[in-house]
Amino acid sequence: MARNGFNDPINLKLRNFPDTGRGVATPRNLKESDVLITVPYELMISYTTLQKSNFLHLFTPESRLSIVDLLTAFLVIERDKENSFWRDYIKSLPPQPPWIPALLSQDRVELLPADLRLAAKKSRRLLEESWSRLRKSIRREASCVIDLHSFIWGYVLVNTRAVYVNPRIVRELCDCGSDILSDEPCMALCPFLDMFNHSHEAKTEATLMNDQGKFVYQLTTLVGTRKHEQVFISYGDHDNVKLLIEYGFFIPGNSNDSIPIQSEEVFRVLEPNLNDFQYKFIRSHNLDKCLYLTEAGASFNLKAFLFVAFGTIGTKNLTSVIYNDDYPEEFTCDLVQLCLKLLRFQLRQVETILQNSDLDPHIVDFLGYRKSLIEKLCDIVNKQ
Ligand SMILES: C[S@@+](CC[C@H](N)C(=O)[O-])C[C@H]1O[C@@H](n2cnc3c(N)ncnc32)[C@H](O)[C@@H]1O
Repeated sequence: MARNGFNDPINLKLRNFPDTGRGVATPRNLKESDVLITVPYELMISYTTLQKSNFLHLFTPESRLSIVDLLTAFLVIERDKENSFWRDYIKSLPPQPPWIPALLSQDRVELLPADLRLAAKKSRRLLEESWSRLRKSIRREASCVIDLHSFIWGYVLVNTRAVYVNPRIVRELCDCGSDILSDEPCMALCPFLDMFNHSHEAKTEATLMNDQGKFVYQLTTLVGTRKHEQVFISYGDHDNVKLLIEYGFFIPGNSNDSIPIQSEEVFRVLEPNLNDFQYKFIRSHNLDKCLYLTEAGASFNLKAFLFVAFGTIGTKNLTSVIYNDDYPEEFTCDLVQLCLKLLRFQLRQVETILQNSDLDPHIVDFLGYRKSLIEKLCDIVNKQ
């Protein structure tokens, strides 16, 4: 990378950390606004890379492939070449992709709680659709390199490592003639940047920018880090389900985490007796979506849903109460009891699922953590 213009002013080190596996350590104290790395655009595997190589000719002209499909195929094909320019980068990638729930067998997916089951099924469907598109589009001479096993390796690595790049800049930098790309070229693989692990507390800024006529991807820290500690970036304000589904890990104590509640569970556990008006109000204001509980209490929609269902106020004032957050005192007490019932139901559900000895060990860990979060929330609600 140094030969190709990579700038690493801090001299960051790769190291194995007990909690996160391989990550990046700093050999000196970092302060706010320190530039961590600058990666030249040519060292990133972007749509420009694919266009400038012969790679796109490996697909039939009528192909319609997403940027993830193409990056996946590129990784797999370059890994198979003896003298690939990307050889050292590919050697730095994990030989086994991280585990993600999309790789669970159908039977094991069925054992998951509803929220996780739906998310795992969706993620599995996206993986299968990508595989099916690639199989149909790739010309016969290249098809022997990509089998299901190598596809999964590439697909999971692309999805867990690629970064966002501004597609407008990417389009400016490549000749977008005969296009087989079906979506925006907004993802790219960025060597070294993809060695940083995620923390919900990290604050960094990453930008694709023009530096004296050349595009570079620059990572800057917005907070200090002590010498020899791990430097994290943030993959986004993700809760633990999102982290588990997309990246295969979760963070105990994640401040973005919550206990999701399905609207069916509210009906099943609390048995509200809704009239037509209440039902339509909930549906038309989308109050049956985004229902969850955190240390701060019920989500906006959960509180509103419960108020519409159980509040005693005349129906005319519903909108004003909900959108001005002007709930009557007596409802606040009812809300505590309703939330407690929902949490206890969640707890029983997790405990029942955990009794199943066929669960995947990653899921056992995750549900053990979820159980402790529900117990913590019960304590908090109980004290209110
Ligand atoms: C972009 S890579 C980060 C580098 C990676 N650890 C490696 O050795 O190549 C993203 C993957 O790292 C792991 N990871 C990232 N942050 C983590 C964390 N806070 N705890 C555990 N694993 C993490 C997950 O497997 C995730 O899919």
